[in-house]
Amino acid sequence: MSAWTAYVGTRVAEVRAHSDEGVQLGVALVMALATAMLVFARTRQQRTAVFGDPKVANAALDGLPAWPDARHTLLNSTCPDTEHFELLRLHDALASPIVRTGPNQVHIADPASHKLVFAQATRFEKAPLYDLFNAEPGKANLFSSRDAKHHASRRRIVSHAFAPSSLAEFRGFIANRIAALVHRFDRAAEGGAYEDVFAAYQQFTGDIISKFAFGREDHMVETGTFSPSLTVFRAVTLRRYSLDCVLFADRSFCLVFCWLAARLNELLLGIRSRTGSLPQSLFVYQWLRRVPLGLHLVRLLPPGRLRTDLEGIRDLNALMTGYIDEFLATKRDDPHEVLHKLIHARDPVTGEGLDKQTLVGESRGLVVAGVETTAAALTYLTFQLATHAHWYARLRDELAEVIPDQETFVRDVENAVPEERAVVKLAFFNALLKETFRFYPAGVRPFPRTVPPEGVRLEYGVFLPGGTEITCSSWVQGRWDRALWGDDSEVFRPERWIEAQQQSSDDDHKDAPGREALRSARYAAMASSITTFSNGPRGCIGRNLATLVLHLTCASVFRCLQPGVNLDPQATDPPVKTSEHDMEYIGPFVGNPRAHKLELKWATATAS
Ligand code: HEM
Repeated sequence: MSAWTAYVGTRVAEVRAHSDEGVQLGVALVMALATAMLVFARTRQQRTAVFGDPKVANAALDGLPAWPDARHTLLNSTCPDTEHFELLRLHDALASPIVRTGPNQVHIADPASHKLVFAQATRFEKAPLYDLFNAEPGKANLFSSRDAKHHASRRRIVSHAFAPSSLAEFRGFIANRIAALVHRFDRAAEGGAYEDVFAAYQQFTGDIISKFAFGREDHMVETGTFSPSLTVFRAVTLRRYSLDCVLFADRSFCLVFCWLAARLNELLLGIRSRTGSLPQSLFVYQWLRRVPLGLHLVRLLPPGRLRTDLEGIRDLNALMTGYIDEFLATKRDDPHEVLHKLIHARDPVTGEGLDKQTLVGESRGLVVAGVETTAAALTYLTFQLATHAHWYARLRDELAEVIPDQETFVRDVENAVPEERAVVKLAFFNALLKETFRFYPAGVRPFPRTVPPEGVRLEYGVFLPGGTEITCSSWVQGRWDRALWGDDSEVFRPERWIEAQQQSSDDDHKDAPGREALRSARYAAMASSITTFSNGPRGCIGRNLATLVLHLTCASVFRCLQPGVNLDPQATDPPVKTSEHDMEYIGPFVGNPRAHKLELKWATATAS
């Protein structure tokens, strides 16, 4: 070693002595090469920590039905936008509720295993992939936290904001936003113009989350524009990326690959526009954060998707920092605001509060988790009603029981929004929402968990040793089991819920008293197999808020307005402009339409 050091020392001295330009260039090249190798090795090491090492095969999984290339993980090797289609095909082809999707990874599609894993979230921790969602390395937020104790303490801080009593106080603001939305759609109906309802619903849910989390009143529904936080968020999620995920997947990775991937991606975008790469971009972002001045390198990247993603993530963080600074500067004091709860939270032992980066991570998480999820559910429900007029007629007639006078209602929507408990009793309304949750769950991408050290035996006898990564896509689970859902599980059909309920009164519990009479074993099994909001301690904390918003909005909007109607009988343009293909439900994380829009015309509802 010392001989080598002496040699290098001599060479450096020589270079200094004969410092002509050629030598200087040579030294610069060697240094650049050494840096590139270091970057390469370090990135590969970090990548393995997050995405798993493709060379580590779990021999205990060898007997399981597997996807053909189990040397790589399917979830990183196919396109994140559409991997749910791939997974369903795999379960069907292998006729198994469990399939091996990688050297150390399985995917499950049956509700019993889902319950076992997700209801016991304290044992089955979130997989390392979630680290990517930290605002900074080591600064986990509620969504990304992988430590059960840390997660529980963080959840305690904000859970009160999501409790039914707090939501009851927030209901007035939701009603105010619903009134603005109804009037916006009403105006569109009068003008006979197309309205992009996906954008409108995002502005609507954006208004709600902005107020709920940060006490801001953005009025996006009225202005029809996106607040800066949503503009940035949309920049990150809007554009589809293709090849980088395939290049990076389970393969070594370096910045040169980033650049190549971006170029190739642009070339192939037209051909393979089905994919997404947010995990990869998050990974690069976190890596850059570790390098001094790393984020400044972003602007040196060639224009393209990776750069857009990185700038988007950076800007969203900056914006959240701005919200926090503004909160502190104005000394707002509304204890219902989520940000207020986070800022005022203190560690019971140390008395310390959350630092700024952690606050940024939590705030960003609320925008990401709360806006597009609820907006996508509203969009798809609207799409189904727009393309199935008989369902719309059935729904409108049911809603007339709860809101008898449409004209009076439209005049004062804000004060006349119906009670949630009244609308959820309506059979078809309920069936429509359940079918929407089954068919369009926000979680198209499987949520990965790690099997605890003692391992787990699944109901059908398969044993998974500790450390196995177990994943489950709610989208696949809502379709795979044809015995439960019927042979038409890949069709959106709300009637299946009504039929299952009727079955009970016809046979199983015909004579049972009260509620039980209405809930057949099949209906109960179907209802409990819907995992749209996941379950257990890591289930969606925003579930009550999301369902309240969905129930009240659907009841109010569809009582007054019908989607997908061309008022002018001579018109040749279609009432729903966005095609079935453009409405395909794709990922990578939160499911949304491929075209990221739904353009249609509205008409004032007419009596049956
Ligand atoms: C239709 C609307 C929604 C759906 C389908 C949905 C779905 C989900 C799912 C499946 C999870 C678990 C994810 C995982 O295991 O990785 C989750 C977690 C979460 N959701 Fe939602 N969500 C919705 C709306 C909301 C809203 C409105 C908010 C908040 C304003 C929210 C905030 C969160 C948070 C903070 C978590 C992490 C909870 C934890 O780990 O303790 N979600 N959501």
